[in-house]
Amino acid sequence: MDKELSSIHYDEYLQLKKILDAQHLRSVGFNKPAHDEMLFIIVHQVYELWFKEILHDLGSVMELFSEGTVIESHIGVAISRLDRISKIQKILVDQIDIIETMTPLDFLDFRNYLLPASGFQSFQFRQLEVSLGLKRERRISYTQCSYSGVFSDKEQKILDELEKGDSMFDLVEKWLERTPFLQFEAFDFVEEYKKSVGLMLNREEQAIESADYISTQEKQLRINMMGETKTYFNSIFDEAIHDQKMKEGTLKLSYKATISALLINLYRDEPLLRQPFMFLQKLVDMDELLTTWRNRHAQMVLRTLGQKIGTGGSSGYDYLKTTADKHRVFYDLHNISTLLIPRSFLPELPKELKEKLDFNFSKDKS
Ligand code: HEM
Ligand SMILES: N[C@@H](CC(=O)c1ccccc1NC=O)C(=O)O
Repeated sequence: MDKELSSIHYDEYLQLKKILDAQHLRSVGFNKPAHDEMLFIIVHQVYELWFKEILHDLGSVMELFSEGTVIESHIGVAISRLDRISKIQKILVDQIDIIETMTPLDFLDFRNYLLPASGFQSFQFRQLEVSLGLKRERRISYTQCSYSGVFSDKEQKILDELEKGDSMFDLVEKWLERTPFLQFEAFDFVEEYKKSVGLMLNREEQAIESADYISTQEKQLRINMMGETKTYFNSIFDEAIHDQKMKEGTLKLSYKATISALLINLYRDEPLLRQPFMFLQKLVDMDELLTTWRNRHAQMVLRTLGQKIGTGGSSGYDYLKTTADKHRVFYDLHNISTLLIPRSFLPELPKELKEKLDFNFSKDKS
């Protein structure tokens, strides 16, 4: 039987006693009250609450993707949840404006009471990074110790388990690898795409050669540069080159998943590929916003601390700036843009495949 409904008060429901009694200023404890420490604590607490919501939403999306097949209606749910995450991330970026109202000198009033606490000890931030797919060996090291050494044994175990399991990156890769339509009867997507790329590059080369106002020397230079673009395309034409790049660590997404992501991006206008395309877009949004946050945080640290080393033991600004570039997870999805070709060069899909990718609502049923 259902439990009988009881009433509840706002304070009790939101546990406000706990939350509003959780701002203990260290500067007050040391009898040197610093006005801005209240802001510093509250901003961090708000961040941690939003991290909690992000992990809650991301965890639910990962669960939807954890089964062998992803139910189609679940893609819509995943898109909505990832969209919510990116909206929260925007707030997280904007909050940096608030912390920046604290001047460097005002921070120094209480900074020495914080040692050795730092953002390195944010367990939820590390949970988020690992859940997305940041691998231990790809992390920028700031000391000899493991990034997880600052956590309790219990927390380290949770991070270890998370690292062992499938991350969002792994789940997306597997999902992409299951995409049908790469080979549809006589239609071989990669072969057709290869021909179109060849046509497009030839056309571009001709355009350079016949262009006015460019010197012969400059033309040659540009044509040589196009050679580099061709090399880039070669890895999508040849699985062995792609795998070599994966071994070297310059690519992370498997060959098959990359081809599928390319197909989805190129044929996004086909109704059945619209949602998969939006889903990939949301992942790119999330990755980009985390990078934006890392950059903004690093910039704010430069403004507040200059080149001072951090309380957590890193070089501070230099370390943080590097993470913005190197700790991206979905870089290969951003990079699909390099492989895109104009719609006018897109290989035409066979009629039967086009029909399969349509909702067929408006088709004449007579
Ligand atoms: C005045 C404000 C802030 C300053 C001066 C600051 C400074 C720093 C510094 C120097 C580091 C590098 C670790 C170290 O060696 O200490 C760091 C890391 C970090 N901070 Fe902040 N921080 C500030 C505010 C925030 C806020 C509001 C958050 C939100 C949760 C935050 C989250 C983090 C995280 C997650 C890291 C680890 C980054 C990584 O390893 O990739 N910080 N911070
Ligand atoms: N790492 C900062 C201190 C700091 O920002 C911090 C200290 C305690 C709790 C949270 C912090 N914020 C995130 O880095 C510093 O070196 O001043």
